[in-house]
Amino acid sequence: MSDHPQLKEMKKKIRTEAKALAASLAPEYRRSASDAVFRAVTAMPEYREAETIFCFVSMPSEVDTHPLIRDALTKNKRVCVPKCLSLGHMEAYPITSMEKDLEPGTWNIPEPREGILPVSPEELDLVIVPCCAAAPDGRRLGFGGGFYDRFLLRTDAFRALICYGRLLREDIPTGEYDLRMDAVISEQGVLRPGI
Ligand SMILES: Nc1nc2c(c(=O)[nH]1)N(C=O)[C@@H](CNc1ccc(C(=O)N[C@@H](CCC(=O)O)C(=O)O)cc1)CN2
Ligand SMILES: Nc1ncnc2c1ncn2[C@@H]1O[C@H](COP(=O)(O)OP(=O)(O)OP(=O)(O)O)[C@@H](O)[C@H]1O
Repeated sequence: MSDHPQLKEMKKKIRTEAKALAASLAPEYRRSASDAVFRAVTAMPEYREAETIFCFVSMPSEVDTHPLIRDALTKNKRVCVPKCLSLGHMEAYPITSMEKDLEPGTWNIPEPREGILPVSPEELDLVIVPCCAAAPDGRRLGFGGGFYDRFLLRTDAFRALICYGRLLREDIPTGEYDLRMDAVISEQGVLRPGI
């Protein structure tokens, strides 16, 4: 099934606005917000206690996740990153080095190299989720591939969305497949909508 045409239009409009806003963010803001998100995530008990984490490898327009992936590897956590296998379908692949195990993949996002075996989503303790825009109560708008809504159904892991504070907005539309996040982390702090 796919979203209702009206919902699809609303999502498309907000995606266009959010992408333009993300592209307009000053490099200085990106750096300081990314630093603050890094500090906030690494202080969370869900991160400190996680043995296996799944984290997207950021594109230049997103909150920088490279320091987080490095930190988790340094702390000897098992770190998995997404690989898109087809539209809407991704799997988690463990990496031990950002330099050795990643290569340019779909949409030029770095992805795990060939030859690594995937980890079952059931083994994940924490998923760091990207977004195009999000609401403070955990509603999320992604980039339209439906990757995360399908993937997160297969795991009980804690869902931590990370986002620039400037991309948070109240009017995020949701449909039957859109899942709520357990935490929304920006440079403004950690929101835990469930509590
Ligand atoms: N860093 C990162 N990795 C990720 C995601 C993500 O959001 N961020 N994904 C989350 O699902 C999956 C990839 N999903 C994607 C879905 C759509 C487009 C897309 O439409 N790209 C535009 C250009 C995007 C831009 O530069 O603004 C295009 O191809 O025209 C890209 C990735 C898995 N890996
Ligand atoms: N669990 C699911 N089962 C079937 N269809 C789904 C599921 N999740 C999403 N879809 C469909 O996939 C399409 C894309 O979904 P949506 O626009 O919500 O993607 P997104 O959350 O923005 O993308 P992403 O998670 O990749 O960042 C929609 O038509 C949606 O109805």
